[in-house]
Amino acid sequence: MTDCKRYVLWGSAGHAKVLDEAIRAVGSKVIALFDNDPNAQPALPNIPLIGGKQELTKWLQNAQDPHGIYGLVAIGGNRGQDRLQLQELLANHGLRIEALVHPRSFVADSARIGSGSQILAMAVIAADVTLGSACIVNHKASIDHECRVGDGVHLAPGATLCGCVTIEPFAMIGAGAVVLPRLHIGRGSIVGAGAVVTRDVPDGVVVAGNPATIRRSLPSI
Ligand SMILES: CC(=O)SCCNC(=O)CCNC(=O)[C@H](O)C(C)(C)COP(=O)(O)OP(=O)(O)OC[C@H]1O[C@@H](n2cnc3c(N)ncnc32)[C@H](O)[C@@H]1OP(=O)(O)O
Repeated sequence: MTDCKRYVLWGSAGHAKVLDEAIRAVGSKVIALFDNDPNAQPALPNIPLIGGKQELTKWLQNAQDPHGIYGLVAIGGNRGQDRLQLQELLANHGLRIEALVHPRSFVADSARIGSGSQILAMAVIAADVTLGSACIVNHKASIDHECRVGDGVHLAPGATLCGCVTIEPFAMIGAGAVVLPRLHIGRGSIVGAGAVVTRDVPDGVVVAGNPATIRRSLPSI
């Protein structure tokens, strides 16, 4: 029998639509959306957008079996630090946090996936990979053997990490980018869409192109 889990999503924009599909694919359902942005619109048909942090507290006080509800953060882009902090907020409200793995992804038995990480359709996670918490491995992204990926990292659709790559927390690897074997990507750095990374990338920079070169610095996180 399918275990239908009830989910609350924090974030009511495009990534909520993606998570809703993955949640339904595992036989579970979204029951409410929350977002601190007063201009946010309900991202999902027939699912209420309740409000921000204060409304979450009130809503949980009245919810049926609140300790059986799961939480996920539906925020993409390079906002990995926000994703991790909001995930902690959901956990502090008593919501259950666990990884979401789309049934049409591949995750090796020996891979370790952190809490609240989101493995989307057609993603591949190979042997002996370690993935932190609050990561997104987006559609068709691929992490090959023995990679070490820190908390709050986002691999955008089609990004490829070759074997033994290390990605520090809160970095983002853009759509279709390739990181060659054994390289190191620094904390909070962004690899542009379509880049081919051939050298280590320091903390807090944007790299792009083939071969990827540093384009600018980012505020440190
Ligand atoms: C489901 C989803 O959609 S998940 C989200 C997936 N999103 C992504 O993968 C986006 C990743 N981000 C990018 O590729 C961005 O363009 C970045 C981070 C590389 C650069 O962003 P910004 O710093 O804002 O640069 P900006 O857009 O102002 O462009 C600056 C210059 O870089 C060039 N440039 C921008 N992106 C790239 C890229 N990926 N590769 C090569 N050159 C690029 C621009 O053409 C521009 O060149 P010009 O100065 O000669 O006109």
